[in-house]
Amino acid sequence: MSACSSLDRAAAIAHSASKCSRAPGAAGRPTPCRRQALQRSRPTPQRTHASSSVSETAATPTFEQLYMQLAGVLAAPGSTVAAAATPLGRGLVATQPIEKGTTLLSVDYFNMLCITDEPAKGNVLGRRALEDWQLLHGRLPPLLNRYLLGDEGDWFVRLAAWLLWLKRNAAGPWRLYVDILPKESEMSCLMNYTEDELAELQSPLLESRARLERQQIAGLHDRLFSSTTGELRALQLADRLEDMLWAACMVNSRCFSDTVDGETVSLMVPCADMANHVLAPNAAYQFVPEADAFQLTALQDIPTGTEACISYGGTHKDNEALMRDYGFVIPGNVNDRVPFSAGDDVASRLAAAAAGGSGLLERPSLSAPRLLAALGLAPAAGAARFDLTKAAEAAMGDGEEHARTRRLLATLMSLQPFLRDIPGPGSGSGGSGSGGSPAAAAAAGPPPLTEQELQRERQSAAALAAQCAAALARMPTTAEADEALLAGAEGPLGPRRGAAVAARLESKRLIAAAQAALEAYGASLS
Ligand SMILES: C[S@@+](CC[C@H](N)C(=O)[O-])C[C@H]1O[C@@H](n2cnc3c(N)ncnc32)[C@H](O)[C@@H]1O
Repeated sequence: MSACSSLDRAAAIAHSASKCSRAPGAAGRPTPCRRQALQRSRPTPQRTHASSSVSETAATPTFEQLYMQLAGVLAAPGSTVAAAATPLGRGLVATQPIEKGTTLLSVDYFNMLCITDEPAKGNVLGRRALEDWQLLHGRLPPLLNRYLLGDEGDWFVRLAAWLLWLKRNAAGPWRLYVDILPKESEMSCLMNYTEDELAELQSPLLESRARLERQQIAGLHDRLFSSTTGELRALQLADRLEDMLWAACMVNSRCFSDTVDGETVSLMVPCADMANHVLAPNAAYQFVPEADAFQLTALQDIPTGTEACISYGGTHKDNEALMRDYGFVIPGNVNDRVPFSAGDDVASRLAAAAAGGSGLLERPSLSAPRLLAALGLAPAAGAARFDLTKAAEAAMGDGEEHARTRRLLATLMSLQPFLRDIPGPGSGSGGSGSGGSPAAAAAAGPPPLTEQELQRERQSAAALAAQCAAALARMPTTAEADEALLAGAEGPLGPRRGAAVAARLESKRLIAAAQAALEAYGASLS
């Protein structure tokens, strides 16, 4: 997660993560006074209400109780959200009516894992946060301290090292934090899929991406983290690849990023990292320099019991990238594409022949204005062309209706290599040759086609629709079967199988939407 765009580990490893800048903060070295104040406020889990009630009952604490215990120590007083089971998994839910603009949760800089991405460019906040973290939570081994402050490893590996060290050594609230985090077996990022589980994805592309991800993490393990072979072996961080996979997917899927006083930092923020993602969030997050804290803020009124969700950014990510980084997909992802071919496949030829041609179809070609009109995607009043970007922005809600619109838009973008007569922005032609204004040309519609042109148009639509049908037929299960699985027809699926079925179902829904759109267009040409 990041404040502007989602962190991309691969990009970070290549030292090219792009992040946004924020207002300058009041970062500086801790004064003796602040050190004393920090020491006075050293967290003690016993002082929280939740922890005493847990020990009194002696029953195994629930996840919600553990969260309260953690928040009681690491979050600032006054949170208006708490962890609970939600339709998206575990998430943050309003415990009281929340007004737009108020803070839901605040975590001080010394109660989070904060490192500077590029220490060579300035390491003020990163250094201060690490120093004060140790004043409060205990000293780290000098080797780890040096590694976290230096630039030998990028932000991703440094956070993973810190997390692994905590997993092995932490007590108090950080033990609680690590214990509350999902286990490796519960994660569904692509790197977490074992060879035996890959077939569930039903996508050669996702399978090869997953193998690559796992190989990269295995390489990091051997080179850096392995307790026997790694450069950091003195720290005894990871005995098994699974330890490394756990840390890597925790950092991948839960790390925030922000820029404070020109310094870009990566943050693991307890409690705040329980917030789930939606396209139309009711909460936002940022490191607030004036408060020296990371805060979640309400973007609208949130009623009691409603889940507070943020956007992880990454509006440019397709579902493959979301599966890679977070282990879930977005229904109707406008960045997804149907892999249409140039029409020289058997399905295309048969369909073209059936649509009245010779079967020796040239590359399919579709009239953009006609296709848009048939799909009900008209330009806005007075505009020369249908604005796809605006249409996508208007369909960023979380309901199924918006998801359907986004699939249609993703279909159009997938068809772009086959579209002709596309009016350019502000172009005068509008494809009509009418000689009037672009808007008037658009309103007049495309000129009539000859019978031969109509037949070619029908053949093209049929060929491309047939590619969709063939792609769906190649997949081992139908959308209906996947839906039944997700509805529990075979009992609980488990996190990885569940995420894989959701991902392959979404892929089928997009292809089916493309097929339906092309068939509707073909029918409109009679
Ligand atoms: C920052 S954590 C959020 C808290 C998490 N749900 C938990 O139980 O710890 C990010 C992870 O939450 C899950 N998640 C977040 N938003 C989701 C969504 N819209 N759909 C499905 N899973 C989601 C994914 O597993 C993701 O990797």
